[in-house]
Amino acid sequence: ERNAKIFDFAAYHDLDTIYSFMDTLVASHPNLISKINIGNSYENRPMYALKFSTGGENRPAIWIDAGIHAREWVTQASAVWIANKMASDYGVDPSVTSLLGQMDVYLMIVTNPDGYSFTHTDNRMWRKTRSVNPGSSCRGTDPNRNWDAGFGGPGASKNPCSDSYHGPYAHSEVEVKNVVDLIKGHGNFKSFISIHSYSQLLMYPYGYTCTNIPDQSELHAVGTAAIKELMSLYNTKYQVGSICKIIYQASGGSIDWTYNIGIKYSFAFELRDTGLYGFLLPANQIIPTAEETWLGLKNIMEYVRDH
Ligand SMILES: CS(=N)(=N)C[C@@H](Cc1ccccc1)C(=O)O
Ligand SMILES: [Zn+2]
Repeated sequence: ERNAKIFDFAAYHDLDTIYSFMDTLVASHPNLISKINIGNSYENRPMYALKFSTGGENRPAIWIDAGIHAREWVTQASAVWIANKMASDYGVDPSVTSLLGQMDVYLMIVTNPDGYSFTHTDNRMWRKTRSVNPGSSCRGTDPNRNWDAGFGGPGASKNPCSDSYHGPYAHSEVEVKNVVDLIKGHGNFKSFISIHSYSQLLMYPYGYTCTNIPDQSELHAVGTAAIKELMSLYNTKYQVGSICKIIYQASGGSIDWTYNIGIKYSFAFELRDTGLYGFLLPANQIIPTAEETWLGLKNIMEYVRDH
Protein backbone atom coordinates (compact mmCIF):
# COMPACT_ATOMS: atom_id res chain seq x y z
CA GLU A 1 0.00 0.00 0.00
CA ARG A 2 2.85 2.39 0.91
CA ASN A 3 4.54 1.68 -2.45
CA ALA A 4 1.29 2.32 -4.31
CA LYS A 5 1.16 5.69 -2.57
CA ILE A 6 4.63 6.77 -3.76
CA PHE A 7 4.36 5.66 -7.42
CA ASP A 8 4.88 8.65 -9.73
CA PHE A 9 2.03 8.48 -12.28
CA ALA A 10 3.28 11.69 -13.91
CA ALA A 11 6.46 10.06 -15.22
CA TYR A 12 7.41 7.48 -17.83
CA HIS A 13 8.81 4.29 -16.29
CA ASP A 14 10.86 1.38 -17.56
CA LEU A 15 9.51 -2.17 -17.85
CA ASP A 16 10.75 -3.41 -14.48
CA THR A 17 9.19 -0.44 -12.68
CA ILE A 18 5.85 -1.00 -14.42
CA TYR A 19 5.97 -4.71 -13.55
CA SER A 20 6.69 -3.97 -9.90
CA PHE A 21 3.84 -1.43 -9.90
CA MET A 22 1.57 -4.28 -11.01
CA ASP A 23 2.71 -6.41 -8.08
CA THR A 24 2.09 -3.56 -5.65
CA LEU A 25 -1.39 -2.96 -7.08
CA VAL A 26 -2.30 -6.66 -6.88
CA ALA A 27 -0.99 -6.81 -3.30
CA SER A 28 -3.14 -3.80 -2.38
CA HIS A 29 -6.29 -5.32 -3.93
CA PRO A 30 -5.97 -9.11 -3.52
CA ASN A 31 -9.73 -9.71 -3.84
CA LEU A 32 -10.09 -7.67 -7.02
CA ILE A 33 -6.94 -7.97 -9.13
CA SER A 34 -4.77 -10.87 -10.24
CA LYS A 35 -1.71 -10.83 -12.49
CA ILE A 36 -1.90 -13.32 -15.34
CA ASN A 37 1.16 -14.36 -17.33
CA ILE A 38 -0.36 -14.99 -20.78
CA GLY A 39 2.96 -16.25 -22.15
CA ASN A 40 6.43 -14.90 -22.89
CA SER A 41 7.68 -12.53 -25.56
CA TYR A 42 10.17 -13.35 -28.31
CA GLU A 43 13.06 -12.39 -26.00
CA ASN A 44 11.42 -14.36 -23.18
CA ARG A 45 10.01 -11.52 -21.13
CA PRO A 46 6.76 -12.37 -19.32
CA MET A 47 3.61 -10.79 -20.74
CA TYR A 48 1.29 -9.80 -17.87
CA ALA A 49 -2.39 -8.93 -17.99
CA LEU A 50 -4.13 -7.56 -14.91
CA LYS A 51 -7.46 -9.34 -14.40
CA PHE A 52 -10.07 -7.32 -12.52
CA SER A 53 -12.70 -9.75 -11.25
CA THR A 54 -15.12 -9.90 -8.32
CA GLY A 55 -15.95 -13.57 -8.83
CA GLY A 56 -18.04 -15.80 -11.05
CA GLU A 57 -16.76 -18.28 -13.58
CA ASN A 58 -15.70 -16.96 -17.01
CA ARG A 59 -17.89 -13.86 -16.76
CA PRO A 60 -18.44 -11.71 -19.86
CA ALA A 61 -15.20 -9.77 -20.22
CA ILE A 62 -13.65 -6.62 -21.62
CA TRP A 63 -10.07 -6.57 -22.96
CA ILE A 64 -7.96 -3.40 -22.94
CA ASP A 65 -4.40 -3.38 -24.23
CA ALA A 66 -1.77 -0.63 -24.41
CA GLY A 67 1.72 -0.44 -25.80
CA ILE A 68 1.41 -2.90 -28.67
CA HIS A 69 3.49 -0.26 -30.46
CA ALA A 70 6.47 0.20 -28.18
CA ARG A 71 7.16 3.91 -28.77
CA GLU A 72 3.63 5.02 -27.93
CA TRP A 73 4.70 5.65 -24.34
CA VAL A 74 1.66 7.66 -23.26
CA THR A 75 -0.44 4.50 -23.74
CA GLN A 76 1.45 2.29 -21.27
CA ALA A 77 1.64 5.25 -18.84
CA SER A 78 -2.10 5.91 -19.17
CA ALA A 79 -2.85 2.21 -18.65
CA VAL A 80 -0.85 2.29 -15.40
CA TRP A 81 -2.94 5.23 -14.18
CA ILE A 82 -6.19 3.58 -15.36
CA ALA A 83 -5.32 0.34 -13.52
CA ASN A 84 -4.89 2.30 -10.30
CA LYS A 85 -8.04 4.35 -10.96
CA MET A 86 -10.21 1.29 -11.56
CA ALA A 87 -8.86 -0.34 -8.40
CA SER A 88 -9.48 2.72 -6.23
CA ASP A 89 -12.89 3.48 -7.74
CA TYR A 90 -14.26 -0.04 -7.18
CA GLY A 91 -16.61 0.18 -4.18
CA VAL A 92 -16.63 3.99 -4.49
CA ASP A 93 -17.90 4.83 -8.00
CA PRO A 94 -21.27 3.06 -8.40
CA SER A 95 -20.72 2.64 -12.14
CA VAL A 96 -17.36 0.92 -11.71
CA THR A 97 -18.75 -1.19 -8.87
CA SER A 98 -21.68 -2.25 -11.04
CA LEU A 99 -19.41 -2.95 -14.02
CA LEU A 100 -17.04 -5.14 -12.02
CA GLY A 101 -19.99 -6.78 -10.31
CA GLN A 102 -21.07 -8.20 -13.67
CA MET A 103 -18.01 -8.30 -15.94
CA ASP A 104 -14.29 -9.03 -15.81
CA VAL A 105 -11.78 -6.53 -17.19
CA TYR A 106 -8.42 -7.66 -18.54
CA LEU A 107 -5.88 -4.82 -18.80
CA MET A 108 -2.57 -5.44 -20.58
CA ILE A 109 -0.32 -2.47 -19.86
CA VAL A 110 2.74 -3.55 -21.89
CA THR A 111 1.67 -5.67 -24.85
CA ASN A 112 5.08 -5.45 -26.56
CA PRO A 113 7.64 -5.79 -23.73
CA ASP A 114 10.66 -6.48 -25.96
CA GLY A 115 9.94 -3.38 -28.02
CA TYR A 116 9.26 -1.27 -24.94
CA SER A 117 12.52 -2.34 -23.36
CA PHE A 118 14.31 -1.51 -26.62
CA THR A 119 12.86 2.03 -26.62
CA HIS A 120 14.58 2.53 -23.25
CA THR A 121 17.93 0.97 -24.13
CA ASP A 122 18.52 1.63 -27.83
CA ASN A 123 15.93 3.40 -29.93
CA ARG A 124 13.14 5.54 -28.46
CA MET A 125 11.30 5.44 -31.78
CA TRP A 126 11.08 1.63 -32.04
CA ARG A 127 7.56 0.40 -32.87
CA LYS A 128 7.67 -3.28 -33.79
CA THR A 129 8.50 -6.55 -32.02
CA ARG A 130 12.18 -7.59 -31.86
CA SER A 131 11.96 -10.92 -33.69
CA VAL A 132 14.71 -11.90 -36.15
CA ASN A 133 13.70 -11.82 -39.81
CA PRO A 134 15.60 -14.62 -41.60
CA GLY A 135 17.54 -13.29 -44.58
CA SER A 136 17.27 -9.70 -43.39
CA SER A 137 19.39 -7.52 -41.14
CA CYS A 138 16.21 -5.75 -40.08
CA ARG A 139 14.46 -6.87 -36.88
CA GLY A 140 10.81 -6.97 -35.92
CA THR A 141 7.29 -7.28 -37.23
CA ASP A 142 4.52 -4.71 -36.77
CA PRO A 143 2.31 -6.48 -34.20
CA ASN A 144 -0.63 -4.43 -35.46
CA ARG A 145 -0.34 -5.85 -39.00
CA ASN A 146 0.18 -9.46 -37.90
CA TRP A 147 -3.39 -10.47 -37.06
CA ASP A 148 -5.40 -12.83 -39.23
CA ALA A 149 -7.71 -10.21 -40.69
CA GLY A 150 -7.04 -9.17 -44.26
CA PHE A 151 -3.48 -10.32 -43.49
CA GLY A 152 -0.89 -9.25 -46.05
CA GLY A 153 -3.37 -7.00 -47.84
CA PRO A 154 -3.02 -3.31 -48.68
CA GLY A 155 -1.91 -1.20 -45.74
CA ALA A 156 0.93 -3.42 -44.60
CA SER A 157 4.43 -3.98 -45.96
CA LYS A 158 6.14 -7.19 -47.02
CA ASN A 159 9.52 -5.56 -46.39
CA PRO A 160 11.05 -6.70 -43.04
CA CYS A 161 12.77 -3.29 -42.80
CA SER A 162 9.46 -1.45 -42.90
CA ASP A 163 7.79 -0.26 -39.69
CA SER A 164 4.55 -1.81 -40.96
CA TYR A 165 6.03 -5.20 -41.95
CA HIS A 166 3.25 -7.77 -41.55
CA GLY A 167 5.52 -10.66 -40.64
CA PRO A 168 6.01 -14.02 -42.39
CA TYR A 169 2.46 -15.25 -41.60
CA ALA A 170 -0.59 -14.30 -39.51
CA HIS A 171 0.03 -14.64 -35.76
CA SER A 172 3.73 -15.33 -36.41
CA GLU A 173 4.60 -13.00 -33.53
CA VAL A 174 4.40 -14.73 -30.16
CA GLU A 175 3.19 -11.50 -28.61
CA VAL A 176 0.17 -11.60 -30.92
CA LYS A 177 -0.31 -15.37 -30.58
CA ASN A 178 -0.39 -15.12 -26.77
CA VAL A 179 -3.27 -12.61 -26.91
CA VAL A 180 -5.09 -14.56 -29.65
CA ASP A 181 -4.88 -17.75 -27.60
CA LEU A 182 -6.17 -16.06 -24.44
CA ILE A 183 -9.10 -14.48 -26.30
CA LYS A 184 -10.01 -17.73 -28.08
CA GLY A 185 -9.54 -19.82 -24.94
CA HIS A 186 -11.70 -17.53 -22.84
CA GLY A 187 -14.51 -17.36 -25.40
CA ASN A 188 -16.64 -14.78 -23.58
CA PHE A 189 -15.12 -11.40 -24.46
CA LYS A 190 -17.73 -8.78 -25.35
CA SER A 191 -15.33 -5.91 -26.03
CA PHE A 192 -11.71 -5.52 -27.22
CA ILE A 193 -10.09 -2.09 -26.92
CA SER A 194 -6.57 -1.40 -28.15
CA ILE A 195 -4.88 1.82 -27.06
CA HIS A 196 -2.45 3.56 -29.41
CA SER A 197 -1.08 7.04 -29.84
CA TYR A 198 -1.17 9.60 -31.35
CA SER A 199 -3.88 11.54 -33.35
CA GLN A 200 -6.79 11.82 -30.91
CA LEU A 201 -9.13 9.37 -32.62
CA LEU A 202 -11.58 6.69 -31.51
CA MET A 203 -11.81 4.09 -34.23
CA TYR A 204 -13.78 0.94 -34.98
CA PRO A 205 -13.23 -1.72 -37.71
CA TYR A 206 -12.35 -2.15 -40.46
CA GLY A 207 -8.83 -1.13 -41.26
CA TYR A 208 -8.28 -3.62 -44.05
CA THR A 209 -11.17 -2.26 -46.11
CA CYS A 210 -13.18 0.95 -46.23
CA THR A 211 -16.39 -1.08 -46.55
CA ASN A 212 -18.69 -0.50 -43.56
CA ILE A 213 -19.08 -3.23 -40.95
CA PRO A 214 -22.67 -4.42 -40.31
CA ASP A 215 -22.61 -2.71 -36.87
CA GLN A 216 -21.21 0.55 -38.22
CA SER A 217 -24.04 2.81 -37.03
CA GLU A 218 -24.12 1.33 -33.54
CA LEU A 219 -20.35 1.51 -33.06
CA HIS A 220 -20.28 5.03 -34.45
CA ALA A 221 -22.93 6.05 -31.91
CA VAL A 222 -21.03 4.35 -29.06
CA GLY A 223 -17.83 6.09 -30.14
CA THR A 224 -19.54 9.47 -30.41
CA ALA A 225 -20.94 9.21 -26.89
CA ALA A 226 -17.56 8.09 -25.57
CA ILE A 227 -15.60 11.00 -27.02
CA LYS A 228 -18.23 13.42 -25.75
CA GLU A 229 -17.36 12.22 -22.24
CA LEU A 230 -13.66 12.29 -23.02
CA MET A 231 -13.82 15.82 -24.38
CA SER A 232 -15.86 17.08 -21.41
CA LEU A 233 -12.79 17.14 -19.14
CA TYR A 234 -10.17 19.23 -20.98
CA ASN A 235 -11.94 19.82 -24.31
CA THR A 236 -9.41 17.60 -26.11
CA LYS A 237 -10.78 17.24 -29.64
CA TYR A 238 -11.32 13.66 -30.86
CA GLN A 239 -12.83 12.24 -34.04
CA VAL A 240 -14.77 8.98 -34.46
CA GLY A 241 -14.78 6.68 -37.48
CA SER A 242 -13.54 3.47 -39.02
CA ILE A 243 -9.79 2.95 -39.14
CA CYS A 244 -9.77 2.91 -42.94
CA LYS A 245 -11.80 6.09 -43.24
CA ILE A 246 -10.26 8.31 -40.59
CA ILE A 247 -6.63 7.29 -40.50
CA TYR A 248 -5.64 5.01 -43.42
CA GLN A 249 -6.09 1.51 -44.81
CA ALA A 250 -4.27 -0.93 -42.54
CA SER A 251 -4.45 -4.72 -42.88
CA GLY A 252 -3.84 -7.31 -40.17
CA GLY A 253 -4.92 -5.04 -37.30
CA SER A 254 -6.00 -6.47 -33.96
CA ILE A 255 -9.51 -5.05 -33.73
CA ASP A 256 -10.43 -6.26 -37.25
CA TRP A 257 -9.65 -9.81 -36.12
CA THR A 258 -11.53 -9.47 -32.84
CA TYR A 259 -14.55 -7.99 -34.62
CA ASN A 260 -14.53 -10.83 -37.14
CA ILE A 261 -14.50 -13.50 -34.43
CA GLY A 262 -17.64 -11.89 -32.98
CA ILE A 263 -16.41 -9.37 -30.43
CA LYS A 264 -18.74 -6.61 -31.61
CA TYR A 265 -17.47 -3.79 -29.37
CA SER A 266 -13.96 -3.60 -30.85
CA PHE A 267 -12.33 -0.17 -30.73
CA ALA A 268 -8.92 1.44 -31.03
CA PHE A 269 -7.98 4.71 -29.33
CA GLU A 270 -5.32 7.06 -30.64
CA LEU A 271 -4.42 9.23 -27.65
CA ARG A 272 -2.80 12.68 -27.51
CA ASP A 273 -1.55 14.64 -29.28
CA THR A 274 -2.14 15.61 -32.93
CA GLY A 275 1.53 15.90 -33.87
CA LEU A 276 3.12 18.73 -31.92
CA TYR A 277 5.04 16.23 -29.75
CA GLY A 278 3.67 13.03 -31.27
CA PHE A 279 5.16 9.92 -29.67
CA LEU A 280 7.40 12.14 -27.49
CA LEU A 281 4.49 13.53 -25.47
CA PRO A 282 5.86 15.34 -22.39
CA ALA A 283 5.32 13.50 -19.09
CA ASN A 284 3.26 16.40 -17.72
CA GLN A 285 0.49 15.34 -20.11
CA ILE A 286 0.31 11.72 -18.86
CA ILE A 287 -2.22 12.28 -16.10
CA PRO A 288 -4.53 14.62 -18.07
CA THR A 289 -4.41 12.16 -20.99
CA ALA A 290 -5.17 9.22 -18.69
CA GLU A 291 -7.99 11.05 -16.93
CA GLU A 292 -9.80 11.97 -20.15
CA THR A 293 -9.19 8.56 -21.70
CA TRP A 294 -10.66 6.89 -18.62
CA LEU A 295 -13.88 8.89 -19.09
CA GLY A 296 -14.17 7.64 -22.67
CA LEU A 297 -13.26 4.06 -21.75
CA LYS A 298 -15.70 4.02 -18.83
CA ASN A 299 -18.47 5.21 -21.14
CA ILE A 300 -17.81 2.36 -23.57
CA MET A 301 -17.63 -0.20 -20.76
CA GLU A 302 -20.93 1.03 -19.29
CA TYR A 303 -22.55 0.64 -22.73
CA VAL A 304 -21.14 -2.89 -23.11
CA ARG A 305 -22.32 -3.79 -19.58
CA ASP A 306 -25.87 -2.66 -20.45
CA HIS A 307 -26.16 -4.19 -23.95
C1 LIG B 1 0.10 5.93 -35.13
S1 LIG B 1 -0.42 4.27 -35.03
N1 LIG B 1 0.61 3.39 -35.53
N2 LIG B 1 -0.75 3.99 -33.63
C2 LIG B 1 -1.84 4.09 -36.03
C3 LIG B 1 -2.40 2.68 -36.01
C4 LIG B 1 -3.81 2.70 -36.58
C5 LIG B 1 -4.53 1.40 -36.41
C6 LIG B 1 -5.14 1.09 -35.21
C7 LIG B 1 -5.83 -0.11 -35.05
C8 LIG B 1 -5.86 -1.06 -36.10
C9 LIG B 1 -5.22 -0.74 -37.31
C10 LIG B 1 -4.54 0.47 -37.44
C11 LIG B 1 -1.53 1.72 -36.88
O1 LIG B 1 -1.12 2.15 -37.96
O2 LIG B 1 -1.31 0.58 -36.44
ZN1 LIG C 1 0.10 2.36 -32.66
